[in-house]
Amino acid sequence: MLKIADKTFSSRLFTGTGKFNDKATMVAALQASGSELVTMALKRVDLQNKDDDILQPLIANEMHLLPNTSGARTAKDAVFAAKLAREALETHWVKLEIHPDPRYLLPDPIETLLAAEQLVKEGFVVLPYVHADPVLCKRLESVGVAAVMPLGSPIGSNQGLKTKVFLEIIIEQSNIPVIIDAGLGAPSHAATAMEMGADAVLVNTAIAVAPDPVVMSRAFALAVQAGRMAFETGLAGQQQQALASSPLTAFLEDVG
Ligand SMILES: CC(=O)[C@@H](O)[C@H](O)COP(=O)(O)O
Repeated sequence: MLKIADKTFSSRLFTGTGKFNDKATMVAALQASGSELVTMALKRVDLQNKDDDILQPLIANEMHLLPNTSGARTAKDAVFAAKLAREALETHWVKLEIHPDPRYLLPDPIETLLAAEQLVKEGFVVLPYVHADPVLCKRLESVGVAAVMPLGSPIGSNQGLKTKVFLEIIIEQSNIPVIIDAGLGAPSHAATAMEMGADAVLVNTAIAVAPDPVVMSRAFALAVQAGRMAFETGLAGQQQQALASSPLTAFLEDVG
């Protein structure tokens, strides 16, 4: 089980609500994924209305809501959005996203750290979306965020783990959960992230725009489980040279 702040999760696949063709497909895909934490952009939600098209099926399926501050360009914008969400959705969880750059949607590290510090002080459970920067992740940990969400590659790009070498450092150094977020374009990317020791992954685009989002969300769920299982048991080591797979005539325990 994965524990983040006051909640435990049996699924390590977190999902998003954007880019689905229709609401029924979104609901079916999220259900098939087994995901227990679902993020949605505040800018897409009618905060006055609990019957909002996006919110209503998530609440009905008892998924935990993770409002995100996508669209915020500064710490001030993000703090404002988080407070609105807390008021309207009755959750103090927030995925902190501040990306002023519309072309690559890369997160602003300085504004993110400032906003995280303020939101933690105000009692929020903060999950910041960040570049795969090990120094920034430690700074965010020291101000009290609940988890870090470093990117694999730009949001929506489906390019996979372009930042792998830095993600490995973040995972090795972190004392809080590491959720690899953004750019995971195939179940194999998610499996690799989990084999590396990530605590969870967040996937939106690759599921939502797949020819069959329901089947693809199941494929991601299985990949996440397989990757986690492999990490927990430990991978066999790599060798520089070939070693015959059948070097003996008997099993090891039979050879005196
Ligand atoms: C929905 C959400 O929060 C995205 O901003 C997130 O980063 C997922 O990225 P992908 O769409 O690349 O999976």
